[in-house]
Amino acid sequence: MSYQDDSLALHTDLYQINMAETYWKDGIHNRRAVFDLYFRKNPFHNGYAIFAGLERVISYIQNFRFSESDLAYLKEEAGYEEAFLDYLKTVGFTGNIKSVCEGEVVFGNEPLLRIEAPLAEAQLIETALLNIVNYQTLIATKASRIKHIVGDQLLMEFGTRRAQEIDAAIWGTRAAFIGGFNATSNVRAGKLFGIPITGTHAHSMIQAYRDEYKAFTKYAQSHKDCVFLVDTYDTLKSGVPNAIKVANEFGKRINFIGIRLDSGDIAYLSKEARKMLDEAGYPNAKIFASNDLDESTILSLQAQGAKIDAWGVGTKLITGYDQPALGAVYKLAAIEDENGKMQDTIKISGNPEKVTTPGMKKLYRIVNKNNKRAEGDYITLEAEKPDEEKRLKMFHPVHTYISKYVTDFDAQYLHHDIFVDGKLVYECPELKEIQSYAKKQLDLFWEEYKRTINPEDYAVDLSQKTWDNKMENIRKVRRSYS
Ligand SMILES: Nc1ncnc2c1ncn2[C@@H]1O[C@H](COP(=O)(O)OP(=O)(O)OP(=O)(O)O)[C@@H](O)[C@H]1O
Ligand SMILES: O=P(O)(O)OC[C@H]1O[C@H](OP(=O)(O)OP(=O)(O)O)[C@H](O)[C@@H]1O
Ligand SMILES: O=C(O)c1cccnc1
Repeated sequence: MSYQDDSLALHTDLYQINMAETYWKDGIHNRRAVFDLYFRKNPFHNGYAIFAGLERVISYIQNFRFSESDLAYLKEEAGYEEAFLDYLKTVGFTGNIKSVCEGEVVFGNEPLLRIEAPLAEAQLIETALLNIVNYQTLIATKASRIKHIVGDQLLMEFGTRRAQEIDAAIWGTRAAFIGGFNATSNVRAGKLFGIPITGTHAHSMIQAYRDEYKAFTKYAQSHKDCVFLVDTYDTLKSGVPNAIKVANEFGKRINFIGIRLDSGDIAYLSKEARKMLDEAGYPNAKIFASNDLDESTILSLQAQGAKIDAWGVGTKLITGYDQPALGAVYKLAAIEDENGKMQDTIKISGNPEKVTTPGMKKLYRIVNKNNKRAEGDYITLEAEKPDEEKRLKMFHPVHTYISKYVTDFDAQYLHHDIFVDGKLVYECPELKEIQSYAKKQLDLFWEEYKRTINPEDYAVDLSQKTWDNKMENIRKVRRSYS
């Protein structure tokens, strides 16, 4: 069934609408509420994550409205009363959103987005915001891990055919570019986002001609740039010799860019193929590799001395193969009371790392002025101004005895105003700029935080006031039930 006026407003969990109904009936739906969106642990055991998803969040918020068919559906299927549906008809986003920018290097427990809005509105947008940020940040981070291993070599995104459906392929490709991929095989992602497109050819082309030499020849007759896939029958006995033969025959009529290996022992085959290409007079012909690659196989291939110049990565990138979800959450940090005063709220948990941090918070990166490296991230309450302080005490938010004093620092405020009173006040940078920003931000961090295996923990600390406020809130809640 398709609807002409379909919207994303119903792209939410039913319980959000049910809660909005409760608030509306009770007359508290317009009370000011503050929610934080954050994940708890860096994905893939990585030392950091790369934030992505803001552009789509912006478009979602701008178009956040229940359409006629949405309301008709809610009436029919969920039986909401007419007056509540009349209210939903008026709902749009009228609040404030602050966010770190796309490409930012972020860590567990940092408020990535801060939503300050009428309670019902803030609740209704939760699911979509989590859906967008969870996936895109996960894939941008996976991409960044792979990029870290590959360095300056060409890194191509090949994942569309294996992605969890069309949206995941498209937005995953964009996230992969933010994380450092150079190009994609997805032509629509190229069109939509300006990502460079790239492509070789498949085994089916060799099979279609039932003759490898003929297939390469036909491809060379129809394309200037040629990368021949050499593993359909036998890489070293048939594929590479046929590629060389066609390159010799066509000479300057083609750009013999190289060959692609897609099965077998890539380390061994690449070394042998390299020798054959060099001996045939093609030292500049590149060897592309693909086939279920990820950062660990690439690292292993590098350690084995594989002679690969360009990497095509699909399944294990676009599906976030070894960790399918980032686990970001959206938690209430403060709510307006009946007297119009903001009151902090807290969610207690037996696990200290899951206790929420109450209050309107800001996120800073403390950068050492001398070596220009990040010392740690620092979460403060709204009124604090760490950029005006000379000396900061930074301590672990759970194991508080782990502490240090920093002086001679820049406190870089990481939140940007995105929406103010429902109006978009932020201009999204070009995708290329976001990619460069991510690269530049990563330079702030010591290599110890960036290695893909067993990285050091980077400090994400609460200011003394934020910590004291959290403890006070815990005490208050305890008093209320003991
Ligand atoms: N030298 C190597 N060291 C480590 N991993 C490798 C090496 N060569 C290939 N790999 C990886 O090992 C896996 C082998 O995949 P698979 O079992 O599908 O075999 P295959 O060679 O691709 O066979 P098929 O012809 O079925 O595609 C892939 O993930 C590939 O990237
Ligand atoms: O392995 P991934 O990282 O997911 O990269 C994408 C894969 O998609 C293609 O294989 P496929 O078997 O789908 O088609 P082909 O016949 O062209 O090899 C390509 O040859 C890669 O192996
Ligand atoms: O262009 C390629 O080589 C390609 C594209 C998608 C998937 N696998 C390979």
